[in-house]
Amino acid sequence: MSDGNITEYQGGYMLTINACPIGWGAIGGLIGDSWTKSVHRGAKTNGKGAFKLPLVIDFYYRLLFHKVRYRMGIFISRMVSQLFGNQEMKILMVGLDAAGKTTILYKLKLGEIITTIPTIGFNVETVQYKNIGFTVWDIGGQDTIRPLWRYYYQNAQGIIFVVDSNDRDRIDKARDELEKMLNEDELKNASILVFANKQDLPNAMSAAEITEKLGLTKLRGKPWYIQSTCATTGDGLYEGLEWLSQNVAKE
Ligand SMILES: Nc1nc2c(ncn2[C@@H]2O[C@H](COP(=O)(O)OP(=O)(O)OP(=O)(O)O)[C@@H](O)[C@H]2O)c(=O)[nH]1
Ligand SMILES: [Mg+2]
Repeated sequence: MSDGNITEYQGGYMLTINACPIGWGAIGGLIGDSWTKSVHRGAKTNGKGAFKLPLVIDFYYRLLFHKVRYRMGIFISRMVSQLFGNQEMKILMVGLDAAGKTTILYKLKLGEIITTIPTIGFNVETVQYKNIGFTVWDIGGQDTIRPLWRYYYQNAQGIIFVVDSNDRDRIDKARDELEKMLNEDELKNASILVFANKQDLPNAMSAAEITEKLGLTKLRGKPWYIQSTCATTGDGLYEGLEWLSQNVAKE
C-alpha cells in the first residue's frame, strides 16, 4: 500500500492555512497533525511495528483521522480568514481512473506536472484563486474505489468531474458515474464543473460532444459548466475555477 498520498495531504492542510495571513491555521494544523500521527502509530503497529491493519480498515482510519486533522486546521484558519474576507470552498474532484485528476490538482497547486501513480485513496490540497481558497479533494477513480466517493460528499459545494476526452470507450461509464452521483441528496446544491481533459490528444472528443454524451443539457435545477482542458499545459484550468468562483453555492 502506498503512503504517497498522505504526505501530499499534509501539504494540503498547510495551504489552506496559507489563506490566513497570520498563520493561526498552521498552528491548528500542526497540533492536529501530531496528535493524529501519534494515534496512527499506536493503531497501526503492535509496538514492535510488525502488525499492519488490512487495507479497508486502514483506509477508513486514514479518512477519519485526516478529517480530524483537516477540521482542526480549518476551524482556526476559518475564523482568521473571515476577518480578512477570504472565502473557502470544498470542491470534490472525481472522474474515472486516468482522467487526469491528480495531474490537474498538482498543476493548480504547484504549477508543475508531476509524475502520477493511480490514486489509492485521495489527495487534498487548497488552491488559492482570487479571494477563494478552494479545498480540492481528488479521489481515486478506479472502479473498486468509486463506491467510496460518497464518503466525501458531505458539505461539498462544487464537483469537478474530470473526463478523459480521448477515452471514447468509457464515456458511457463516465456518464453512469456522474448520473449516480447527481442523484445523491448530499450533492443536491453542488455546482457541477466538467473538465473535458486531454484536449491535446488528436482523437479527443470536443466539449460539445462530451456535453451530449454525458447528457448535461438534461440536468435540471443544477448549475453546470463544461470546460476544455489540458492538464499538462494548464489550459482551461483557471477558467474552470473562475466559473466555480461565480457559481458555487455559498455556505
Ligand atoms: N496527454 C495528456 N495526458 C494527460 C493529461 N492529463 C493527465 N494526463 C496523463 O494521464 C495519466 C493519468 O493521470 P492522473 O492524473 O494520474 O489520473 P487520475 O484521474 O488521477 O487517475 P486515478 O488516480 O487512477 O483516479 C498520466 O499519465 C497523466 O500524465 C492531459 O491533459 N493530456
Ligand atoms: Mg489520481
